[in-house]
Amino acid sequence: MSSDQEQQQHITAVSAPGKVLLAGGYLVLDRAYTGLVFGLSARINIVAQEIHTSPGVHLTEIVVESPQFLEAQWRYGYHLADEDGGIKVTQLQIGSHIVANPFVETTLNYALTYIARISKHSPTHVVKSARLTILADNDYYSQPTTSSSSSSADAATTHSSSSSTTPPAATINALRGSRFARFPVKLTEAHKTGLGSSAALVTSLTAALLTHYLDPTLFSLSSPRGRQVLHNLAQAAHCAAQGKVGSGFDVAAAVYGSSLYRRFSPSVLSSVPEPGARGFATALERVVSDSDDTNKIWDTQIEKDAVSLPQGVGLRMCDVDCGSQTVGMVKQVLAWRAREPVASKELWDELQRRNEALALVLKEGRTDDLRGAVAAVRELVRKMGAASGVPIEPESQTALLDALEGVEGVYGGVVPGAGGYDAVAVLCRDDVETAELIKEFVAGWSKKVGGKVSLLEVKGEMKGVRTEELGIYKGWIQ
Ligand SMILES: Nc1ncnc2c1ncn2[C@@H]1O[C@H](COP(=O)(O)OP(=O)(O)O)[C@@H](O)[C@H]1O
Ligand SMILES: C[C@@](O)(CCOP(=O)(O)OP(=O)(O)O)CC(=O)O
Repeated sequence: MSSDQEQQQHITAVSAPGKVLLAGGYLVLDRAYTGLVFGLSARINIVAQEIHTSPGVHLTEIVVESPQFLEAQWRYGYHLADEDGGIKVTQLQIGSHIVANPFVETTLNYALTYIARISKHSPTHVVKSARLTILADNDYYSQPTTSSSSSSADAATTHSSSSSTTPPAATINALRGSRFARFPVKLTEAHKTGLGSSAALVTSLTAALLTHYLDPTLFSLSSPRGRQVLHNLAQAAHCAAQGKVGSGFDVAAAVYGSSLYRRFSPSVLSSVPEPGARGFATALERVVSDSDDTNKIWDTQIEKDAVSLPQGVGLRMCDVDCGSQTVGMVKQVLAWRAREPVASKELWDELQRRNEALALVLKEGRTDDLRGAVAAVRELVRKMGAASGVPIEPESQTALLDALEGVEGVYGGVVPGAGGYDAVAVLCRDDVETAELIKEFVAGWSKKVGGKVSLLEVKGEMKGVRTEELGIYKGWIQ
């Protein structure tokens, strides 16, 4: 597509990174503590473009699609709700069935309401028909066991998808080994690797909508104010779609990239009613703009300067597929805190000190101290697990992490986020030789203990949300 065409058709693209919480799992749910979060090189991209309807047709339709998956298209009409309820979208049926995507739908309700509210034009004038194409980097989902590129290409030739941007077979062949794989399954059947797809999706979709619909004088991704508005809006939408208030570190990483994160008070979002309910639009604008007369509403702290990786050190992730998963881990840890307030506070205070010490070792580039700093954190994480009865660093992960330390070039690793059986994060020399040694090691480990451990391509990265050149989406956008 020529740049003239791009201009005429008004196409914009943005991406937001996934996350890994290297230290501070559970603690970060409480404002008294912080989390050490890294953005990842795996991004969720959104390409936004106008849809031209035939002259005389006034139907407004927002089409969101994920052409990497089968039957992944969601179409919405919208109306302006009474009593200041904002813009409410309604999913339109395609074919005989309707599959909801709550994260997409909630993001549209939140972002379009805010856009209509701050735009100088009437909502029907500003919110025109648009197509939003989602492209997720491959590491968000486990690849099919056969060669990913060929199986995805075959799938594209044998299945028909309702997605209108599904590339034809010839184009798919050209996409072999490309950045965005085509998965031969529906999104609901895809196996997630836990990099925070919903937070990156909500953030990049919000950023794409704001950039697409608003004049640059009202919203710009490149300004600190723009990123603050994006953060507030994406946090509000993500919390609503999730149906619970997590710490929000994943949305913060999607917007700002790697940082030391202190969460917002849960009360910040409690004043916002449901989309469509009376007063939603005013309450949302107030909370997103962060203006309550003279007081600021948000008390989030995001310190970019406190976090970095030493020169030559990389942060890598291993996907661990060894069986059992634990539900309700957060609930159980918080129940232990309530049960044993004194002992748990003592442990968390000391763990916070060790997490901060690890952040400092990384920032100051003291690679010789890394192993000790990681070991100190892990010791207390295991203690928290034992005290709360939650497998935060289960024995199988302890064995894997200890053995990984024996691999040349590995400084140490942890169970990230809430912990459990699904993943490990590894700090290691950032070179091809070390990656090869880790791959070899985890292949041997998988054989030895059963299950499947694999090194993902993804790496820790400092940068948050950004605009993208359209060239990287060749073959995927019309
Ligand atoms: N590529 C995608 N296209 C469309 N929606 C997506 C995509 N990836 C994730 N989502 C949305 O995010 C949800 C997954 O969120 P969640 O279960 O919280 O996982 P995660 O831990 O990765 O954030 C999906 O059900 C879907 O609504
Ligand atoms: C327990 C936590 O502090 C960290 C959870 O981190 P994960 O990275 O495990 O999270 P999910 O992607 O939601 O599965 C909860 C929180 O901070 O919201």
